[in-house]
Amino acid sequence: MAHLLEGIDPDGYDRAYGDRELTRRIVPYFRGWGRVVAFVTAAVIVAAVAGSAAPVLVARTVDSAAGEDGTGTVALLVAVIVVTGAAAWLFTFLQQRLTGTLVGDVVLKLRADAFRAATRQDMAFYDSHPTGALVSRVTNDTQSFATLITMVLGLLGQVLMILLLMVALFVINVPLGLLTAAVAGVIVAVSLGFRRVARSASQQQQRALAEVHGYVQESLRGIAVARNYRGEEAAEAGLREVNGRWFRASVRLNRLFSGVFPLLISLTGLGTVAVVLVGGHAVEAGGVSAGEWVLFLEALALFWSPLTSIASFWNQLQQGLAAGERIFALIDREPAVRQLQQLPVPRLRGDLELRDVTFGYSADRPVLKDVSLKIAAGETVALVGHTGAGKSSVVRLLMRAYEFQGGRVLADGQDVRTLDLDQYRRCLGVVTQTPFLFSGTVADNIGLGRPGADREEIEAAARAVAGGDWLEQLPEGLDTPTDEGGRNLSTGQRQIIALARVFLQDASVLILDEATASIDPLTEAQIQEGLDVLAADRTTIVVAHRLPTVRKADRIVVVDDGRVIEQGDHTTLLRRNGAYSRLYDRYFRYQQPDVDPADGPVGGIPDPADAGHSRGTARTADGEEAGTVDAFSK
Ligand SMILES: Nc1ncnc2c1ncn2[C@@H]1O[C@H](COP(=O)(O)OP(=O)(O)OP(=O)(O)O)[C@@H](O)[C@H]1O
Repeated sequence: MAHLLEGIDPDGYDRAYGDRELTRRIVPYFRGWGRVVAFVTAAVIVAAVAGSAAPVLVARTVDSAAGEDGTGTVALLVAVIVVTGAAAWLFTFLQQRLTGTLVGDVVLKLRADAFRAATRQDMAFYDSHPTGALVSRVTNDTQSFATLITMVLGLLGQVLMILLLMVALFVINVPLGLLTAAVAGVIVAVSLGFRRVARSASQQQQRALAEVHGYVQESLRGIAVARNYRGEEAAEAGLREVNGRWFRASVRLNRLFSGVFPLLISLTGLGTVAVVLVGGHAVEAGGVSAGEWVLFLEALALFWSPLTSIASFWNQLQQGLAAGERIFALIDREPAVRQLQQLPVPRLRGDLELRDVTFGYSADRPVLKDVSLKIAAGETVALVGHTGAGKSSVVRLLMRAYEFQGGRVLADGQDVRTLDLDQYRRCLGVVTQTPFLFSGTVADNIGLGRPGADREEIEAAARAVAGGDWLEQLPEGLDTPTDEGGRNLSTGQRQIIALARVFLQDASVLILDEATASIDPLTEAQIQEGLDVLAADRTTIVVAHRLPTVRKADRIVVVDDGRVIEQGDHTTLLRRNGAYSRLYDRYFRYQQPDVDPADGPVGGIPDPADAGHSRGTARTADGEEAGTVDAFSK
């Protein structure tokens, strides 16, 4: 039964699933377990038959003991009751044991699918969905859904037992049977009506819990910054807010349950009273034997128990259904980065092109506007520009981290949307400002460059960066453990490891987001040396912040407010006295060791490269002193 989500905001990709759709979606997860499912079904049936036979046998024994039958018959009946009880126990036990394994396997597959769905999402998805909430979906929700499956299997047995008992009751006395069925019908109707409201409330509670997860994770990840800026008090205030939402959702859910339970118990009580009264009269009138009356009362006890337990399981049941919806919503979420074809890309020559590309992180705010840029195979291009100009965005589109809204991106003349995405990405060697390392060792992290690489190959890649001297600074060299993210290593060390990874990968295209953070001169020299070797024979795109990189580039591309406004090499661009020249005056030239920021712009640079750069153009239009080194901010 589909329903609408209300209250706490659902994630953008959440949607309502009907029960039938949820069932249809879960069935394939049982594939390969056919025999076990068959045995569990048989066990459920045997246990239900044995469970419903027990009260009938007890009734028969009562009549037998009260009547003319001898003790032999009574003893035989008692023996049959014991055997039936043992069979019910044995088959329930087997069913539960097998169900445990079966459901465990379903959780494995479901979790793997949810994880895969999360990993294939584009970066826009991660921008708008906190990882904590996703973690909760992949771990907690799959668990809740598994509990639901176990419960449903258990309930099926109980429902079957009720049906069998009902048949027995109708055979004995139709009016009494009808009465019992009518009371049961009312209870079922109330439970079903309640279900709709409960699932929505459950959804909200889980979503609120995911919010708490997300908040705690983000706060703890950013603990260092939180300490300096946000402060623990502010962080706690934030937690109070999200926790408050969880609290209200939980109270609401609890209120719903506390309202429906007394109602169900009262209905059960009334039903029992009615059956006792009507049954008593029937015994007096001689239509029903004493044993049969006992059977009705026995059956009632057995009968109400699963019905009310369905209600008491309701909470978990609703949580399970809501969790199922959340898992499948994640699994079904189509990434925004979509490939039209899967053409194989064994290797790239390295020609890259953006043709009239328009892109915005949100559709209403374009960040790149009609950008056209051609990069030839083997060329080194430095992207320069003010902060927020769109340099990294150009690179992110080449990496297919985000989907662009207009134009085309070509690799070796082929539209990137037609290429096999995994293979295409494997052709790109990426070194970001603060590379992420996985927990393991330095060698493990380098090894990611080429799955299956052996120790010698990893070592060779490590030695390719500055002869491997950097390894001496690590306590255990290549075997130095790395924490999640690489927290125990410096930014420079992480960059060197990322470079070694690219060496091993032997990528066709090198994409580098140069670190703005200060790196010590030795590390910088090591990185530079590694880069020079890497960049020598492959297409290289650098989001450049350092003068040596800019100078060395075959071509400098100036990006400003989402447009490419100038291109050329260092000398030509300086001569042109345009945007690059201004950028150089405000930023790059102060990176030369012998330039004093207090000097006026241009003039004191003893570099022949500046020969064509005329005096007098150095001051910015607004006459700002060009000595500030934060010139990347406008
Ligand atoms: N994930 C994102 N979601 C929304 N907007 C973004 C995102 N990343 C960047 N932007 C915005 O897009 C614009 C271009 O950002 P981009 O990162 O490409 O700039 P940049 O030139 O690389 O800057 P920097 O030199 O500071 O890294 C900026 O206005 C920025 O605020």
